[in-house]
Amino acid sequence: MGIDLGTANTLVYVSGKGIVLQEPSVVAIDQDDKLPLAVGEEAKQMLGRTPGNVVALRPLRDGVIADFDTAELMLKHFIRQVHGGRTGLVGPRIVIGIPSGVTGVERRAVMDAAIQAGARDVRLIDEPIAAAIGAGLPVAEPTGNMIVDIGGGTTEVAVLSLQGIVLSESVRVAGDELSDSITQYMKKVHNLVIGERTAEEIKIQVASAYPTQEDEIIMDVRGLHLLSGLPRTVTIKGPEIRESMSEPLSVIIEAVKRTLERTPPELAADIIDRGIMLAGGGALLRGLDTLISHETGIVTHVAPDPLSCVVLGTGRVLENFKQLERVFRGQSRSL
Ligand SMILES: Nc1ncnc2c1ncn2[C@@H]1O[C@H](COP(=O)(O)OP(=O)(O)OP(=O)(O)O)[C@@H](O)[C@H]1O
Repeated sequence: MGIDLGTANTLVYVSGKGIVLQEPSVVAIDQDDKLPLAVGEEAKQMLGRTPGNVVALRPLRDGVIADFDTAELMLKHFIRQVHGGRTGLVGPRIVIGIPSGVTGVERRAVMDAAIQAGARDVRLIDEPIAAAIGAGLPVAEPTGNMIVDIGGGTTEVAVLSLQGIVLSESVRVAGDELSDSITQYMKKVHNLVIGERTAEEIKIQVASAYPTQEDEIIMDVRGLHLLSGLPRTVTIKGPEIRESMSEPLSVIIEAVKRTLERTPPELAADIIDRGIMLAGGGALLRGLDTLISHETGIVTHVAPDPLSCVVLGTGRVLENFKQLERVFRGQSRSL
């Protein structure tokens, strides 16, 4: 079983079957008895809409585990959902892709949670390596490959060669930060208070990082008007939203440039030939590939299925375990 334990989404891959689960990393908890009320998509629908005794939580924030107990609960829930009921069978080997900012203590805790959920053998893999493998980059070859994985909480920029990270940089600015900029803009300019889910919808429907043919698309946004205190609809356009995201976008661009500047010349030459590969849900932002290409002068591609790259990478490692065993950071746990 391969798992992408992401800030925004958790995906599970089962060897021989493919991706069997794709759910938001959200848990709704009943405060009265501290028991989970819903996990995944159902819990995401509850974000910002819960009554007093229920909280909908995202246990991972900014690429780190913000609420360990809830993260553990969520991980166990998903593993059991996929593997569940098959008691008596040998527990699965699990490869988990986690943000590289996760601390040693958290790494061990993630492995323990997986063991408790029934795993026989747990390996952790850094998200950039898994994303690169999932995007189809030839990470085992002695060539330089650059991957930029823009998730919910973190953007990880890495140069890889021979199954290892040669150099990398991680910034805590990614999809969530882009959505937050939109929320702030709507409040400041349109006096409209919107929730986390509405900001994400705006980002997906009308936002772009670079002028595109879809700049004319408009969207009606509903929220609470600050001055009247009443619900109101405001019509917005793509270019104003692009402008509102300029700060987080420049943080991402600077991280890519800094990594390129530190890349050894032979590997830099390979990257010029092969281009930069974008993965993670943030790679789906319209025009982001064009912006990065424009800013760095290097051709930039978006992976075929950016949201699934990490979990597909964990799956490929599982299915080619002997050939790709060197990708693990030396941390494993077995029963
Ligand atoms: N079409 C889209 N346009 C822009 N952003 C998108 C689109 N689809 C998804 N996203 C954003 O992608 C992010 C989630 O990406 P992903 O699932 O790769 O993150 P993650 O792996 O959970 O996070 P992390 O890597 O930080 O742990 C969210 O911020 C989401 O809003």
